[in-house]
Amino acid sequence: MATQALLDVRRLTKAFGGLTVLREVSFKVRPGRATAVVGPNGAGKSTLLHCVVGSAEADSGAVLFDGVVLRESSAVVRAAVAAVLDDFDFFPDLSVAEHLGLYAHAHGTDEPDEVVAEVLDDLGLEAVADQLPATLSSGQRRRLALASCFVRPRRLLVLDEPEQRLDVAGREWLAERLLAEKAAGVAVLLATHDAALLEAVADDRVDVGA
Ligand SMILES: Nc1ncnc2c1ncn2[C@@H]1O[C@H](COP(=O)(O)OP(=O)(O)OP(=O)(O)O)[C@@H](O)[C@H]1O
Repeated sequence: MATQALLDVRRLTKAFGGLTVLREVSFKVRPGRATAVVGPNGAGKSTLLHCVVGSAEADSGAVLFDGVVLRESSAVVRAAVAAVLDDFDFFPDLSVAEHLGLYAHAHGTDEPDEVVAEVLDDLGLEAVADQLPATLSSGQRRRLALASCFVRPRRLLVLDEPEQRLDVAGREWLAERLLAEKAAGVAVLLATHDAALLEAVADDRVDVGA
């Protein structure tokens, strides 16, 4: 029997003025599986991810998380859903390591200092651990945003074009990391334009704007 879906998206429809961007989009994501949202620029991928995590409201349809209507403010959802959408906002006066420590502590990670050290190493951020966000390169800022997902407990990862601004090694790391997340039972929903990442990681695809 197939594992029960963690995320169940049902007939989501969303329009901006006269432009219908999402038309009855339905899909499920199960633990240990990855669904990739694909489509050309402007097709509605980011809109779909925002509607899924609750930061935008669909005109109709439903999003169920673990069988319950997903609400962004729910403690269960906040504890389980790690998302990187858009450009991430950082506290200007907290260093890279302090940001990650804050996330880890706030989400109740076991042994937070060890986990932060591992993720800094994993993402090649050790050398900039004491720097403030404004002093990071754009790729390092992207790595920090992604790192924030991996220092906290998670059951569902939602990532909008996570490959953006990553170098070749960073993209290879990302594919391996997402495979490891799946192996650990995490459900992954990502929008991507990266054919190699899609091939390596995605079990299912949702085409928008087709
Ligand atoms: N707040 C908004 N108000 C009006 N139109 C919007 C708004 N947000 C998105 N749109 C429009 O909805 C469409 C889908 O945008 P969206 O950002 O979801 O596309 P995307 O598939 O993520 O594109 P890309 O590949 O370029 O990131 C676009 O035509 C965009 O202009």
